[in-house]
Amino acid sequence: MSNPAVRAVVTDIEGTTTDINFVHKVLFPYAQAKLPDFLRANAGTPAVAEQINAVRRDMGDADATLDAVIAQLLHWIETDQKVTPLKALQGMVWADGYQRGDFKGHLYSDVAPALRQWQQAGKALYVYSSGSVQAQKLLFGYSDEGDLTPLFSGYFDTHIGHKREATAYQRIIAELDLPPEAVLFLSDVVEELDAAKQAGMQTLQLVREGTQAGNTHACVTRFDEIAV
Ligand SMILES: CSCCC(=O)C(=O)COP(=O)(O)O
Ligand SMILES: [Mg+2]
Repeated sequence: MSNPAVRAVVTDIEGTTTDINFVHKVLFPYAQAKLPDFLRANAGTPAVAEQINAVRRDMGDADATLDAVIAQLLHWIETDQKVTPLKALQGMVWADGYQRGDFKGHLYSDVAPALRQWQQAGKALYVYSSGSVQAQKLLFGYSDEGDLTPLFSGYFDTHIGHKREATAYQRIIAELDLPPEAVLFLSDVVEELDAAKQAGMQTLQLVREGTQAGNTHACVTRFDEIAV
């Protein structure tokens, strides 16, 4: 069954395409272990220095030492805070891990076939995650289903806004240049779906193992149940 009203699909990652445990038990601990040495070794390179200064700004302390910056970043990882410079630095550290083959991006087995089918049906596919665009491309590029990046037309991270705020979805709609109701947003988190719906998007909640189904959005348990 297809749904011609849907012209683009925007998908969340954690809990939607990908097991939450992969993010919390593989990616976050890897970043936690490697970030201190990575920062000490690369603090002088412009891309890293830019993020260190962004952390200092978020701390409200322009003179924070590198040790204080590292402690702040580790605290944000432990408390799963979606802070933009942390997400950028995590992406840089994970790049090493993917390239060395320390892990592959986890995708539920129903995800890749559905994405391929939707793209072949002419739907434009996008990702919207709190993980940086670099981290998103790595996860799909080094996924356990191979390189899926050619399937996607674009990626959005917290530079466009936070996932629980309707303005972020309004900006995505403007970038896609489509009527809001032609865009389907997939996520496991009701607050994100509420924000997308407020912006006029269609919404579907992915109720993977361990996810609590809400009662305000239609629910599916797998991508192959989705009519796109
Ligand atoms: C892009 S993979 C890492 C995901 C991540 O860092 C994260 O915080 C999960 O965010 P999401 O918005 O996908 O729930
Ligand atoms: Mg999620």
